[in-house]
Amino acid sequence: MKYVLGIDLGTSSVKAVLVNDAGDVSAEATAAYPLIQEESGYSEQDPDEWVKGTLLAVRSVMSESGVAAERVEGMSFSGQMHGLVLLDRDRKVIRNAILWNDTRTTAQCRTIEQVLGDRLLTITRNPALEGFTLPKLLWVKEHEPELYARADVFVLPKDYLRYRLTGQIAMDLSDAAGTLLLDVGAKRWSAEICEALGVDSAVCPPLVESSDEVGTITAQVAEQTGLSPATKVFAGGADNACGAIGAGILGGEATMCSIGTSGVVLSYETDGSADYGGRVHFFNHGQKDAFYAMGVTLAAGYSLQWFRETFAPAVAFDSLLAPLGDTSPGAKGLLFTPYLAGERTPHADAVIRGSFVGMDGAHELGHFTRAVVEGITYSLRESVDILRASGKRVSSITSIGGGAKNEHWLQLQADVFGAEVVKLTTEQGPAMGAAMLAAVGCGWFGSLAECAERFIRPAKTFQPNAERQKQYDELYSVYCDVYAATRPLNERLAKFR
Ligand SMILES: Nc1ncnc2c1ncn2[C@@H]1O[C@H](COP(=O)(O)OP(=O)(O)O)[C@@H](O)[C@H]1O
Ligand SMILES: O=C(CO)[C@@H](O)[C@H](O)COP(=O)(O)O
Repeated sequence: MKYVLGIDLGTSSVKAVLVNDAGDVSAEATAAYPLIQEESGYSEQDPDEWVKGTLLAVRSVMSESGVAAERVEGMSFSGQMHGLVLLDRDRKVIRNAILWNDTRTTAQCRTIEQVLGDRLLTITRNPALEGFTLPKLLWVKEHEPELYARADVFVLPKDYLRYRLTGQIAMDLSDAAGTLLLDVGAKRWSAEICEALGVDSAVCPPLVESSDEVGTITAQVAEQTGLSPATKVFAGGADNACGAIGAGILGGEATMCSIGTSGVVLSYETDGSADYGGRVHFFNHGQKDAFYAMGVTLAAGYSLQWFRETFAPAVAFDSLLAPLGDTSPGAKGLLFTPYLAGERTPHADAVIRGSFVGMDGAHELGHFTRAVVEGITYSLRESVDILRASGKRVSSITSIGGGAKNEHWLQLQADVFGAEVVKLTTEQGPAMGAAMLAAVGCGWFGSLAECAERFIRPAKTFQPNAERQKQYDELYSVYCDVYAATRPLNERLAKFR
């Protein structure tokens, strides 16, 4: 039997899955690392932690599975998007990575808009959002000029990891699309944007396709992990592109919901012509020449993780979510908005923060938990609604990520979205997507679609319940009003953060 390895460099942890040519997961392992949040709105990580965690996770799947090194033919990567990793001439990391959920760059976003006007949307297909890479690059240039002057190249999180494993610097198109420096349709760095914003285009790394073979692992990494030095390495892609591959979002009107640290509703696009006017992100897919549109909730799984750590640290996620089975929609009149880190879709807003609305002396931990889960799901419904308003049907949604582990939440998604929700045999969509890129790269299959037929297996389907759907429609309309009602209050509170 032969194997491939998929690595997903998430925000909360790195996941490694070892998959055989029948598509079975033979072993999986994760290693967590912390977020560094020195100020409100700041979110960083130490890239060295990613490498340490990955080596640990890979070593663990190799020893747990007992698979001989030479049987692992290839590996590939999925990674949290947009995070800025600056490297000097010796390829040393210059500062902590500034992550996708860091919102310190509002001023830089306004500059980008002023300088580029309509050209920004025409070229990059996206608006200037704090989470994207270009505003981070400009922030470092402005606030840490001595560090910026040392930068020889910038990469994204999984590109840095790949570099440390292979010694090769590259960035794939699906991740480059989230930098705001890529001409998304033409699939090349935009010289116009670089020049207009005073970014030397030499800092942009070489571009590759997600499926491209970029080398083999170094002898040292082979020794540290138990892999063979002949293991072929394929570029991989943005976690949402890989999640889409791992969820089989490879054609037609297929839609995915991913609840990791962020939350994403993503829909396949056959060509680059769709025009959402910047209301959702529009990026290159990991499947060659395809695209996808997606809406993003900044703090989806993160809201639940924050809630657990703050109010029920001793309670495991499964126990915490158990009351979802016996409390009713609306959590007895308690409503939560998940704006812990600001928001992206539909409110691109770094100032807004979350709220609990309607607290009552009768509310217990279970009601608060339910309100948090419902609030996250309403936020994702706002993205579903944008896709529907553009003419998409969105009748079936494949759900992946940590949030897809809980069946009560999957049923709640079906009821809130008013769509069938499909759970797969593994919720590790992005890691599975990376493994699929490696499987196709190794020549096991002619295409990702062919690979998907073998590798992707629905485990269970959740149908919306008509009565609950009606109740959720009413609750959702209240949720939608909380943003405007709390926006001015957050504006006044911002200086106290
Ligand atoms: N058993 C569970 N049930 C429901 N949600 C869970 C469970 N375990 C983890 N989660 C949620 O999944 C999130 C992590 O998902 P994951 O896909 O690993 O994120 P990332 O890729 O960002 O590291 C956590 O923040 C938490 O909210
Ligand atoms: O910023 C985005 C997408 O634009 C996020 O989706 C990140 O890519 C992080 O993903 P997770 O760690 O939540 O999977």
